[in-house]
Amino acid sequence: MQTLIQAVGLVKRYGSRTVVDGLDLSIRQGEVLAIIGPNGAGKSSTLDMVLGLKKPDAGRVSYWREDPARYIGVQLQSTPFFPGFTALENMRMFAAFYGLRPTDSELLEHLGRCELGEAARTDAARLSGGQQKRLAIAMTLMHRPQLIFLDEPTAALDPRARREVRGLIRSLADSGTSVVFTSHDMEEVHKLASRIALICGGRIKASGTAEELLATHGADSLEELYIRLTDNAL
Ligand SMILES: Nc1ncnc2c1ncn2[C@@H]1O[C@H](COP(=O)(O)OP(=O)(O)OP(=O)(O)O)[C@@H](O)[C@H]1O
Repeated sequence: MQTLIQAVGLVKRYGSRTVVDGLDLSIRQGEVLAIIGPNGAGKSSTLDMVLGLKKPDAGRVSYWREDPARYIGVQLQSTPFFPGFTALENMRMFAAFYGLRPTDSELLEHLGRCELGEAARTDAARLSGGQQKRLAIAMTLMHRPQLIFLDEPTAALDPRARREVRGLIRSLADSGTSVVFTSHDMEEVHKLASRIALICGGRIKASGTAEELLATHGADSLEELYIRLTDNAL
């Protein structure tokens, strides 16, 4: 499996506090990588450095190609669209940020990929929580990225909406898009991720498939493993 991004020895300090502490992380072609760990463990700081949004104090990140930003989609937690405009209009405005000028039928195709075809002409602010999240993800797919980052894509969604978003992540993975996501829901991580990296105290505490992690640590569930490995530590 080709490595898309390789981070080695990442360090991030805020003042005298080291929140990422010599962390190595690889992201591979075709995988669904879950980044898990307690609040404040250093997950966002790590991903920000991997994405080039924050400069590491030490360590380096290498990419599979020279212009990686064009092939990466990022969906952070905030809702990235303009209320008062339809889903289609929002897609069009967002495409302009990438310097793209898609036709309506191309935009509808993108929306259809995220099962939002019927919602295309609805005010984005009136979409359900699950539809809004899928619209946010649809926007990250506009430039056909090879790899997308989703920060807690199912947080604060009801069970139906969660299921919809998980279905979308699966179909993206099936079509060859690599996905990196964060989640605090261990059942979801088990269902979706092909590999898991547990960050704690600014370091990788464990990484591997769910089955590998459970076998190595003799745990019955990811939740048990998580509780055990994050005990007494941030
Ligand atoms: N700009 C900043 N200045 C100072 N401290 C910061 C800054 N950004 C993050 N921190 C601190 O660094 C630590 C790690 O934060 P980070 O956001 O990386 O954690 P996280 O694992 O993503 O947490 P969560 O699950 O809550 O999103 C936290 O204690 C946070 O308060």
